[in-house]
Amino acid sequence: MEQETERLVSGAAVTGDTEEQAADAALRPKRLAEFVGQPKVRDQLSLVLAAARMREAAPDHILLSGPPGLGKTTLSMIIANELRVPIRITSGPAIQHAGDLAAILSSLADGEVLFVDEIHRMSRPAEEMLYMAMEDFRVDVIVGKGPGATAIPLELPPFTLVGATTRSGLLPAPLRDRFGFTAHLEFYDAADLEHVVNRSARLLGVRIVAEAAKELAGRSRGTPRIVNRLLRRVRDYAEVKADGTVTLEIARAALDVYEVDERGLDRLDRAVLHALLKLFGGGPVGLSTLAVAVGEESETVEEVAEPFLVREGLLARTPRGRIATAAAWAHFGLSAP
Ligand SMILES: Nc1ncnc2c1ncn2[C@@H]1O[C@H](COP(=O)(O)OP(=O)(O)OP(=O)(O)O)[C@@H](O)[C@H]1O
Repeated sequence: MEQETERLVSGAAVTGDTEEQAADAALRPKRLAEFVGQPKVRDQLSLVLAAARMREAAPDHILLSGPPGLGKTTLSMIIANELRVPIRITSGPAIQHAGDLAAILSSLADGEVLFVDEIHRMSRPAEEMLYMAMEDFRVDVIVGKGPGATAIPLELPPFTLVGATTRSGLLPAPLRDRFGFTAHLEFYDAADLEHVVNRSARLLGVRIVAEAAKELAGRSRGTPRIVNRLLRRVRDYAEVKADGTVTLEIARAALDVYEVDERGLDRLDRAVLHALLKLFGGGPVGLSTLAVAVGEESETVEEVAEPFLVREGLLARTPRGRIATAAAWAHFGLSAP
């Protein structure tokens, strides 16, 4: 979704943004012990990995679920690193044909981690091939077409599939059931994000004062990728307008320029809330009317702006339409009628 990936406050990676890719690579924790937050996931995963190491066998297949930018790719790399095995990275949309998958599977090394991002977007035939590969470490490669087609069984080395999905509910049950362990990543709390931003600043050689780190954490929507992105923008500002040190004042001024407010709302979020409050008296108002009022497509309002507004308790979806909550009125310093 174009609008989503262009936003500073989107958890999704910006496709083709080489600065972001480089930063992602530089800032990824390499060991489980360096992975900030998510204590439950860390504990569970460390047991799974320790047991596999003791048995000297590949661990069960692992499913990582959760919103974008919370560290699924990072965790998959940590898993391979902790197991001291190589990792192959691909994504559901890249596997359109069963043959694509067969080529990947048949070239895996013994014990290798195969990371499939957005695994819910794999094609049906590939998905069915994956069932057999996950369970029996074997695939049937179909040669030829029509009545003359034959299935040639191909043995695979044991491997660990790490699947990532933003929506585990979309995974077909037979696929979901073949994962021995599922980790649900939650949004990070402010203290963890502060930890992430301080760690990133250290790695990037950015001087940042504690209050500024806290400020960035509070505006990052519970998402490490966003806090890292805001840090880079704030660093630009500090270098151009001051001596490079990120003070609280610099952080606030920079985020004003980028229109990210103290709660992490950006221009689009605020436009939606503002229209809802000012034009429609707080609602209820239908989605399409609200979208016209802010000059956006209904899908953009529904899929890009609303999830965070709902999560923050600023907007509610009701059968009669969208309504603003008391918190939304308060956010704009207005009193509810
Ligand atoms: N727990 C964490 N501790 C420190 N940094 C983290 C953590 N989780 C994520 N990050 C940082 O956030 C960035 C995004 O993480 P990652 O690419 O793993 O997210 P993701 O969930 O795979 O997102 P997507 O599915 O959109 O690719 C990485 O650069 C990484 O440095």
